[in-house]
Amino acid sequence: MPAPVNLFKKALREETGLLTGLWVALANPHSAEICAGAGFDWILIDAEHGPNDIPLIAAQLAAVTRHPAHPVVRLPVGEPWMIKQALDIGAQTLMIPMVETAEQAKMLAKALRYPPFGIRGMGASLGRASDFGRVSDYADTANDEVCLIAQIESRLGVENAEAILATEGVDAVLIGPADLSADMGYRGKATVPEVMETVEALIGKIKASGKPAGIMTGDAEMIALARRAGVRFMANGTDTGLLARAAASMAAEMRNAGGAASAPAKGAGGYS
Ligand SMILES: O=C(O)C(=O)C[C@H](O)[C@@H](O)CO
Repeated sequence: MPAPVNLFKKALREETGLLTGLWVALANPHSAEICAGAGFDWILIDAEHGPNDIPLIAAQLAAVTRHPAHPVVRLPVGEPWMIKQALDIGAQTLMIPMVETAEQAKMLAKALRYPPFGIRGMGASLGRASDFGRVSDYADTANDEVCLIAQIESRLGVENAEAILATEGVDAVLIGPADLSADMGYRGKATVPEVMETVEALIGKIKASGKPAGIMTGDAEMIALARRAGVRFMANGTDTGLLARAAASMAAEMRNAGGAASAPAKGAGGYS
């Protein structure tokens, strides 16, 4: 029995529509399962900015299996030992932040794959990836079913984009406008013309390479640009932002209903 087919990777390769996603950073299997059942094509389990560790990520991966939303796991950094652990607990698609050079991209591509192409250590029989050894052909078939999404989100990464995209084993690139704009000197201002132009040109480079482009943005202007430019996978919000905004809205409604004079909700959790 072979490794499970990576339906997200297959869709990126074979379909043409937009795959809609949600950033999931609450680090909780219940909320991850709620989000996975909401109708998105994928969810991003964020271990870069969410308080996620390997056991928690494993619990979330198990919690979302009944829903079609594909779980993408973002690691804090692209370290082979972290990649090995994430794959062995069953993540099939990994997003690695701040990829800036072809050398880094090549190292990451190898870390996701078994020898002879890669350096992934043998041991998945201990983990969810192989259903604890019950997927007998896992090691022989896993390399084709893992998916590496490199994040380009800095000036250096943009400068090296073609070389990163040309790296064998990089399956997709997701643009991070928040970090990219900060690196460009526009922290918190991702929709200034210089950043928008950089993002549009980068989407063009990714598409020209034949690989799918993705983006995470909550800015209406950036969303419109991304849709116009033809990104293939996009997230426009987070579970934390949805919860914070909905809770603040209900609190305000209840206060207003009560007629009590009270200060408006401060800092209603928006997209961050
Ligand atoms: O740089 C970006 O943009 C991202 O990588 C997304 C951020 O991590 C964060 O804004 C997600 O909410």
